[in-house]
Amino acid sequence: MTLFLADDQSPLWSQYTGTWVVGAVGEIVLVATLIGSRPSTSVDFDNAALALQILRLIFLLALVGYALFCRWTTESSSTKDVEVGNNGAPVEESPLLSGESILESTTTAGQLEGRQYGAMNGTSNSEDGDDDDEEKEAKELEKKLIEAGGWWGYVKGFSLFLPYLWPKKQPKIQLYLLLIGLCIAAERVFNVLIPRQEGIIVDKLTQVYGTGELPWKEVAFWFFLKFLDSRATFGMLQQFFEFHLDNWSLRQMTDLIFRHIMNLSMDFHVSKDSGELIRAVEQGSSLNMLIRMLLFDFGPIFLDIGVSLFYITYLFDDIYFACIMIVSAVFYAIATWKGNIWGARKRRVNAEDDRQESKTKFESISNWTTVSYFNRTRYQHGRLMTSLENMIASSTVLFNIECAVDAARVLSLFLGYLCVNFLAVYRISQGTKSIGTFVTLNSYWNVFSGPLWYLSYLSSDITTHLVNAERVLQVLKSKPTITDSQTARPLRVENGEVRFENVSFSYDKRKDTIKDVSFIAKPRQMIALVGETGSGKSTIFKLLFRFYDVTGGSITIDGSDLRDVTLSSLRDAIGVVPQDASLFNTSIMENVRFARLDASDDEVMAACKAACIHDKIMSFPDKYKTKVGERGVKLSGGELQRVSIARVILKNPQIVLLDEATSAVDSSTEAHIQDAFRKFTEHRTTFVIAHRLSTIMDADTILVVDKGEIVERGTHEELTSAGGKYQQLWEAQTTKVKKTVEESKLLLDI
Ligand SMILES: Nc1ncnc2c1ncn2[C@@H]1O[C@H](COP(=O)(O)OP(=O)(O)OP(=O)(O)O)[C@@H](O)[C@H]1O
Repeated sequence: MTLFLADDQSPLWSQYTGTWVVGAVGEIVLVATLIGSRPSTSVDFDNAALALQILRLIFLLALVGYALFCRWTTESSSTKDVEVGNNGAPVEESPLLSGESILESTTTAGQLEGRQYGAMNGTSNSEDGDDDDEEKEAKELEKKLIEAGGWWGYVKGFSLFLPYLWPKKQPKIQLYLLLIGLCIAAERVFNVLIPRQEGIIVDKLTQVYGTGELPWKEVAFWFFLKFLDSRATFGMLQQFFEFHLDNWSLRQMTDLIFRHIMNLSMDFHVSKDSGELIRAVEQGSSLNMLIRMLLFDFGPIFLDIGVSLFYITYLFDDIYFACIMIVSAVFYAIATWKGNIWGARKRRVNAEDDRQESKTKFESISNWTTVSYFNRTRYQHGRLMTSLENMIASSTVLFNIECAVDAARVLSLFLGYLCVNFLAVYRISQGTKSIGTFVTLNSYWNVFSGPLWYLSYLSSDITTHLVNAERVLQVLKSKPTITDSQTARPLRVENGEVRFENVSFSYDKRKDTIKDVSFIAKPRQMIALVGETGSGKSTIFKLLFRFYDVTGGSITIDGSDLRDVTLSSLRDAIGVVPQDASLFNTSIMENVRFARLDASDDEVMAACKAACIHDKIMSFPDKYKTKVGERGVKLSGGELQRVSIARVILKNPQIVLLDEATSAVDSSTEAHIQDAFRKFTEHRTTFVIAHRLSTIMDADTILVVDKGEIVERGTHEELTSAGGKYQQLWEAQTTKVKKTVEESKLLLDI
């Protein structure tokens, strides 16, 4: 009751005090009666009973004193500061839950929380540090998951995984499950038989004591049972089956989470950082552990406890044993349960701190170059140390809670053990039971207390896995925004005509990024997009690649709306050289072959020749086997661009998107690539984004994009004499070039 009271933010003291006062009065009467009726030659047992009675009385009086003290402090603080509940009534009169669950109310801002409860809350607020941002975040996460309908809804959310974890068409795995079940059942049987046999041996030894007779049959059977119960037999078999089951579920979960993350749309990926997502995939194993623990550890524990209650009652033919054990187990369970509730929030904060710490490490190491450019090593080190300190601080809080809860658990079990043994000794001393039963009881106590201990560690492990699994659940609950429609069919590109009709799009509803864009790219034409940075050119590419869906209008390829064709066929038909090309940390050969997995070495080399990178690759010591480093950092910007051009050439798509594909190469290499491109794009529809206008002079149509709109369109010749934005850009660039040439001539003259 005291444990529950500690959780109650504004207890109705009158109810508690009333019960305790009545209890204390009753105890006084009982103590008085016991003293009065005690024979002058009292036995030890009566003395012990009296001592226990007095202890109960002292405890009840202490509780009444505590309640009066709390009431007094509440009243004195409420006179200073009138607390008001949610409904405007004073706190003491407010309903305990004020129409919300406690969990819901804890998710509101610390300020609101402070107003809802009485003086006790003031202290708990400061202790919990509710103003702490991380704790708020943790609560927010808790709220999101719990608002599905309390704890039931929360747990039900995890049922999403069950279809993936149940081996539907896997007879081998189903057989493993069955065999694990059999091993678990066998262990339960040995749990009873072994202590029983030890009792039998002791009784037999008492009988044959001093006769020289050996109870060898009993001892041999005992050894046999011990052997069967060992890790060499059933234990090993269970481990073996569990190992294979674990591997199977690990495969299932990794497959599920990885595929899910990879199928999520760009809006999801740009809003999450990759460190977090990688962690989510890794934490998929938490779910395996969770289910495994519930099935193979948690279930048998209850079986063990049930069997031991029944067996000890049967052994002593006395229901009091079971009662003591139940009381002990209930106290133990309450301490564990409460400990978990108190610990869960802290554990979540700790898990978040832990994630934050590894995120900081990941960010710093992966952005080493940026950190060095800005000489921010000390700053990043400071950040890491702060997040490490936060993590250690939250671990310490968690550790303290766990220590306190552990002590409460030990005490409850110890008292149970004491009482049960005391009663057993009493029964044996009266001659109703044999000495062997005492040995059986003590040996069997482990079967009862062991699972309880395990339960506590297991429950904290389960909570940890539950918290980790929440993240995975959140990821799995995110749905891709770009999916194949029910009626989607593969795209067949015959001519390669691309039409944008009144296309509008916005990343954020509050700001339009693309406004009413319409144009037609006829088969085999080259369309160039020019305009200031941030005007929306790359966004037009992203819409064509269907990273996002248009919010207005339509995009068609050969008459098929992009939303009516399968994503896979669309992405097969389009080749992109992005602005920020990135490579895998493998060889150049493998990187280029990524575009067409069945391409031969010769085909890869031909693509590299077309992209003017072959000679360069051949000059590297490891040639095509050169490892390019993470994201391709070991290559220069121009080399990287040319490798990604080679990839697209190898892919051989019908539609090509080049987003500043040659911005990082020098003019002579660019001219070579242009030549290669001219041949390559001759038979395909090509879109080019370029800031250097000299590279798109040959385009069939140039679209000038400004603030998401097409403000001019035409050929280079038409636009340079139209007196518009393009002409300004062109003149600005040519004047700059002329100026540079004159300046260099001047320098040469000097
Ligand atoms: N994922 C995103 N979420 C929100 N806004 C975005 C996102 N991507 C781009 N934007 C914004 O959309 C606008 C257009 O960006 P876009 O990349 O299309 O420009 P751009 O013309 O290609 O620029 P640049 O020539 O510099 O590559 C910019 O204001 C940019 O900040």
